[in-house]
Amino acid sequence: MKDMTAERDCGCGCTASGSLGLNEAMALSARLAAPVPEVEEITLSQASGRVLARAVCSAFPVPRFDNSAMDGFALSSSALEGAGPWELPLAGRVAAGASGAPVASGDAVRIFTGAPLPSGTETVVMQEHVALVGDRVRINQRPAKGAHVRRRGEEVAEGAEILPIGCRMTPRAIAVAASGGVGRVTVRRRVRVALLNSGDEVRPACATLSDAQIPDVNGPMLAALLSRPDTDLVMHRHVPDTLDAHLEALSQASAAADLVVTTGGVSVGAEDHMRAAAAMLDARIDIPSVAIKPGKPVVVGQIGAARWLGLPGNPMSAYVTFLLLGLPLLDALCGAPGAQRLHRVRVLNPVRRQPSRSEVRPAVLDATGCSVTIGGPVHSGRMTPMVLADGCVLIPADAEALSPGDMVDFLPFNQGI
Ligand SMILES: Nc1nc2c(c(=O)[nH]1)N[C@H]1C(S)=C(S)[C@@H](COP(=O)(O)OP(=O)(O)OC[C@H]3O[C@@H](n4cnc5c(N)ncnc54)[C@H](O)[C@@H]3O)O[C@H]1N2
Ligand code: MOO
Repeated sequence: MKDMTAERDCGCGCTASGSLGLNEAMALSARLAAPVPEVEEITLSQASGRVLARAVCSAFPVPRFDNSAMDGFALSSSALEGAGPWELPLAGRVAAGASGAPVASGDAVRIFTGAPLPSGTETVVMQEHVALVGDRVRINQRPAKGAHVRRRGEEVAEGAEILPIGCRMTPRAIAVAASGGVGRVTVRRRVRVALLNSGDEVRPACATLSDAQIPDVNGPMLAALLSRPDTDLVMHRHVPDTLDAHLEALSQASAAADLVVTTGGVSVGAEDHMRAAAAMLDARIDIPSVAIKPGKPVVVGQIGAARWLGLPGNPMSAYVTFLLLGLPLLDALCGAPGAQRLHRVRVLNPVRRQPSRSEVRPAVLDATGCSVTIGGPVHSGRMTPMVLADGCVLIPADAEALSPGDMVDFLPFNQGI
């Protein structure tokens, strides 16, 4: 018989009362931060993953000059009088990177892909469609006027905006800037992030552990998630379980960073000092907790001038809440808000559950990438089942069951930029 107890219990025991709904929390998180104000000018080779603080305009028309799209022969269509076939004298050669001499009326020249069209020509015939007869070019079929020619400015006019402010410099955006003759771009400076991991039981992953100690999972996991071209991890510390240590660490981190990410100490235990220390530093709380399973104790607020993302200590909870609330916050700080991270997928297998909070479950995509097989309930402390998942589905708080064919939100795990 199926054990429904296991479906009800994520090891958390929380109720949804007093928490923000997941969708509301995600939307709010994206609105909570303004872009860092400072900008810097960098070369295209330094720009991968950075966010534009100024729009990029093309330095010249693209293409810069009329040029051939094929290896073949350039001619003026007026040279093809009457009915074909035609034979035109071969009067020269122009390769990419060279400027051809003007072509006399009635002549043809050999031309290569990317070479400028010599004056006196406006049409290219592919070499596959001609025959060379001695020093003459034989053409059987009339080409369309302007065939195989890429016209100056047909893609972009001189001075036109080619990349908007807030655009992330993906390889595609870098290609567009380069094609417009732009070698330097103005981007936001990197977002400074401080990462604090709390817990006396938590030791560096390579340390010798006593009976009651565990390896630090959140530290390396979040350092990896924060290892991004638009982010500078300016501080990464372990915080002992005392209020004083939390106060000192939070006050240093909030002075040094735009975003303070903490793990642990946000629940209700007497050893959970993060919220108390934040309160003593006059933190403003924007999202006190979220009706999500796992991850309910996550908190988003502000300490001094820094944003604060307080993740739960359980690694799985920390991971999903970072993806759901931390990434939109980082996007906003970077100046590139609005990334669409969730997409709708079709459910392949039936799921039954107790409606309570929105529930995160691991999911594996099928070959189409549009349908998922949904795994069992997650345990907030266990990361192992996540390694083989492509992402997770977000089951709505009120859903009792999912049936094959239902549509559900899917968050891919290959997140980031
Ligand atoms: N009485 C209640 N107890 C708990 C509640 C509750 O509502 N009432 N909520 C539970 C939920 S849900 C979660 S999640 C955790 C969150 O607790 P904290 O954020 O205060 O985190 P800790 O207590 O510090 O740690 C929880 C858990 O995670 C382990 N941990 C912490 N840091 C790390 C790390 N860096 N690497 C690996 N594992 C880590 C820690 O040992 C604990 O087992 O609270 C529940 N309790
Ligand atoms: O389930 Mo808690 O919500 O372990 O993060």
